[in-house]
Amino acid sequence: MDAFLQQFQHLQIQLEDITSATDNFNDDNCIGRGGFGKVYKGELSHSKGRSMVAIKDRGHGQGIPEFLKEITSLSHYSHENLISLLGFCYQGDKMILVYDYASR
Ligand SMILES: Nc1ncnc2c1ncn2[C@@H]1O[C@H](COP(=O)(O)OP(=O)(O)OP(=O)(O)O)[C@@H](O)[C@H]1O
Repeated sequence: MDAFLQQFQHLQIQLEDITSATDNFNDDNCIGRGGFGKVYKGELSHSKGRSMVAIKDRGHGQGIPEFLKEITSLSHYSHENLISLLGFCYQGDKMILVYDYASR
């Protein structure tokens, strides 16, 4: 796990940044619910600058292997039709994925 986190260090986002971007996971910032937990909207700084992002709180619904797999596979792709993964947070018992915010 340490080796993994080191390899993807550039994608790591601090939990306190996510907490402040979502106003401590306030329901007012919740924009949807996926198969594994709530999705929040917020603005934060990440590997590509500062922008509006979609924050997926994986909670305990998803296993660690699936979480890591999502990071390894998505971080390899960058395509205009694919929403990019901007970062992740694996701190304490939190497993959070951060994507480009897609407005519709
Ligand atoms: N990148 C995004 N930008 C804006 N809104 C998003 C984004 N990703 C997800 N959402 C919102 O959150 C809702 C749930 O997202 P989604 O179904 O992708 O969650 P998930 O947990 O990844 O689901 P899955 O079970 O398919 O993995 C979506 O319907 C959408 O409203």
